[in-house]
Amino acid sequence: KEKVEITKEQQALMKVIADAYNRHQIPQDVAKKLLQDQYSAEENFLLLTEMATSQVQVLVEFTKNIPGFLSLNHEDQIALLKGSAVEAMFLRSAQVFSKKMPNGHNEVLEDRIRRSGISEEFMTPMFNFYKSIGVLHMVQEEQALLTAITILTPDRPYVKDQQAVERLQEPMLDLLRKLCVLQHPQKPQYFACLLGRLTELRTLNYYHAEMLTSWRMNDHKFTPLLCEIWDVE
Ligand SMILES: O=C(c1ccccc1)c1ccc(-c2nc3ccccc3n2[C@H](C(=O)NC2CCCCC2)C2CCCCC2)cc1
Repeated sequence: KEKVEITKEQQALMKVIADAYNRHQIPQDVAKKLLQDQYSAEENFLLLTEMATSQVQVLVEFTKNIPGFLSLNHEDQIALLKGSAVEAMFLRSAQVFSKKMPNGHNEVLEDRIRRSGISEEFMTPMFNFYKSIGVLHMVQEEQALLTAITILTPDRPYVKDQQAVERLQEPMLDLLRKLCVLQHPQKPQYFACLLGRLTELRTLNYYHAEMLTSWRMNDHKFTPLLCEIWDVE
């Protein structure tokens, strides 16, 4: 039975990532707003673009705190952010969705999202992902590491020095693996499960532009930042 030990430097890395993640939290008010009223597709789309725009800004701040990220080639820094922003947005949405709320609120939230304006065909893959994240009951540290690992994916489009990104991602993967063994001793497959979610995220990323333009409304307006990040308009 391998004795899993978190080293001193891994503890320091965990603290840096977890603190950065907690400091850069999106206000959970999107769920509160959605529970308050039923909005039109246009209002929901505006809410989405506002939330997503501020989430991208939060993501950039979080990323700047990942040790070594700012020493990467500058074009590669942009390529990593651009390549992971949609996945990070879905990861964050899944965490908002999975938060236990007073009885009945989770069902109301799901219903509001189902009727928000997203086209039917994307509901199933999106909610499948949210539920597969929810059942994992990730702790904050795992969420923070998983977000950092998603950002530090070496094979994003246009990344030139993939080895440099791998060298940053590996210690995160090793730390997450140890954390999973320590946090979920009764689930030996838990770490593999988390990585499987990253594969599911990539499929959502794959058709994100189609998901956006198929919102049941015409004239989808985006902020300049989202045009950049979401490859639309
Ligand atoms: O179509 C979508 C899309 C967007 C970008 C790229 C590809 C697809 C697309 C469609 C819904 C959700 C989505 N899944 C959610 C799960 C739980 C709670 C809210 C959620 N949302 C949206 C949201 O605001 N997400 C925030 C969450 C914080 C971080 C930034 C994003 C609202 C927007 C108001 C209407 C209802 C859903 C997330 C995404």
